[in-house]
Amino acid sequence: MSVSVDIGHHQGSFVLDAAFESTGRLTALFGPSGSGKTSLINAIAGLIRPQRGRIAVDGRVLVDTGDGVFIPKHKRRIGMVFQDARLFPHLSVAANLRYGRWFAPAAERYGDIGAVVELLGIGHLLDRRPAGLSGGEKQRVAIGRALLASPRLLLMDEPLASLDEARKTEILPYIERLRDETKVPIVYVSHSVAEVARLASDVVVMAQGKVAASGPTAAIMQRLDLLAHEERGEGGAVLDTHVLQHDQRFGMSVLGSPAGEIHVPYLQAAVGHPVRLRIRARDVMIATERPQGLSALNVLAGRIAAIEPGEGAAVEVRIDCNGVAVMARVTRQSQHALSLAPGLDVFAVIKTVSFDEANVAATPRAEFDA
Ligand SMILES: Nc1ncnc2c1ncn2[C@@H]1O[C@H](COP(=O)(O)OP(=O)(O)OP(=O)(O)O)[C@@H](O)[C@H]1O
Repeated sequence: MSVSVDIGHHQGSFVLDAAFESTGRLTALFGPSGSGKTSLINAIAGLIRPQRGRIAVDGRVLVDTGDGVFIPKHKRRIGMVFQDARLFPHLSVAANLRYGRWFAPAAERYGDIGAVVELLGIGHLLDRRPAGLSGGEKQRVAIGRALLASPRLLLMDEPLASLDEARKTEILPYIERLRDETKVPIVYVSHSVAEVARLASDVVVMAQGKVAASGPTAAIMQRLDLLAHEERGEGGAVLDTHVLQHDQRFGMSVLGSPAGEIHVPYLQAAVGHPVRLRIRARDVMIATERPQGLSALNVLAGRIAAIEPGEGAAVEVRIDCNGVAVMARVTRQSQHALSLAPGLDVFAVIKTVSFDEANVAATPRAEFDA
């Protein structure tokens, strides 16, 4: 599955001039407010008609201004989920879901209502009206409705932005299941590092109407220079790991990764289960010798690959831990005192308690036939 976009469009004084290609399961459009994320997905959806360029989904050309191609939005088979759920207030949840079904040609339907209801955990809500649902429940129904139209691509425009932290935490696992258990590729707009690091397979970074960078999530997340000032504390390494074992006695789980074993607070996930981990650069200390008598449980051996200037007194150090990049933010003073430089063998030290729900994602899998 691929999404290929190369468009130019003026709206007022704003110029969108953006190109990216992605074959990822969930491609995040990431960037600050006003950078053009919504304009870009509106162009993919057919809600705006770009003045120049080409858009193709899985080889199917939706827009090609050179050839005069512009497929209208209702023929694109693209599902949309917005910040607000936009459910029909007078219809029950079940009727809202069935409405989505109308848009799927019979021959191209995948995932029946039962499977979608199970996937999103909304079986107990079917007879209710939208007004009686929480924000997170409404969004799950909105996702179900979009999915039941059997779209070839699902566009999600900041679907968690209007939810509080508790509701976000509740809904994230369902979006992970959507990503992992259905075949529909997702383009997901967000300006949250935590969300992008947890959900995205690929990231397109937008800045002032242009694509500043794009690529696999782990490669983009370590580019701390791409993050807005207030988000830099959230940036760092993204590792795909798996559960090696649990230690009930101390309430911990041990994860395996090529970088070494990593201890995190106890996870409810079976041994072998995949877990995506974000290690914030600010949570990593550097030692030039293997530390002894230290309370931190996670010590990863590696070699400094690069040192970039950070903000204020900080530098950003990229440590290659057996092929996995771990980022550390330390002061220039520490860099000087420890003579940190590319090529030096070091140890990255991470406190177990720095991992929490915001940066550890273990999603239970279930079967979804789509
Ligand atoms: N119809 C329009 N006419 C003129 N300017 C517009 C129009 N629509 C959007 N813009 C401008 O285009 C720019 C990009 O807006 P867009 O909504 O795509 O950004 P965004 O990255 O999605 O921002 P946010 O995260 O705040 O939603 C903004 O400066 C906006 O004011």
